[in-house]
Amino acid sequence: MQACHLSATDLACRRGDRVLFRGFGMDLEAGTALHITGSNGIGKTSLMRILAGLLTPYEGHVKREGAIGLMDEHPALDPQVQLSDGLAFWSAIDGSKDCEETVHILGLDELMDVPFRFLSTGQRKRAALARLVNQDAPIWLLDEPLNGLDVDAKEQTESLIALHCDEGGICVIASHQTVRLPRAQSISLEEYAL
Ligand SMILES: Nc1ncnc2c1ncn2[C@@H]1O[C@H](COP(=O)(O)OP(=O)(O)OP(=O)(O)O)[C@@H](O)[C@H]1O
Repeated sequence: MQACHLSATDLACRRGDRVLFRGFGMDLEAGTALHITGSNGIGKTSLMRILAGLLTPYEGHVKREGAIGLMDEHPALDPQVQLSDGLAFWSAIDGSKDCEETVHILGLDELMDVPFRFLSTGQRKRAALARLVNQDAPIWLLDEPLNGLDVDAKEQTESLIALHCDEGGICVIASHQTVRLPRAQSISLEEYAL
């Protein structure tokens, strides 16, 4: 696993004319998971986009060491092509191994010849997770990763996150749902809300 570190100092986030939160900080070493909680609209997705470098913080700064893998509600898999081709596209871009094993673990074997647009919500989520695992990025930013998943898929996702951290990766999970990760730290964004 590539070396990784992710920290944020005194972050504030402004959306439109409203400052959502101020003074947020974190410092994550390799092998750690952080669960960010908070009610709808508090700014969890905005924070994840700031951490990913897709949104400029209103105040403060983020330091990243290591590649970022972001999984949010916009899976970057071509809706028109069958799942196998969509995953192969990213394997070629990422220069990663083929993802047969991950596909199997996530129960996607039977769906590989189905166009992505025909997959159900949970199946799409599992496909996005397969792409993330195969990306080999040490820092995972997961925005509501359990939404739409059944009980088994939730457990598999939690296991994959735990394994990623055991192997020296970092994982930040933004979710209002319970995430079963015994060793994860937890921060409520409510504490920084204005
Ligand atoms: N581009 C934008 N311009 C203005 N306001 C925005 C923009 N994007 C998001 N917002 C607002 O910022 C607030 C926080 O949104 P965000 O999606 O970060 O919250 P969240 O905590 O992830 O919510 P949820 O749990 O419902 O997914 C919301 O009130 C939202 O309407």
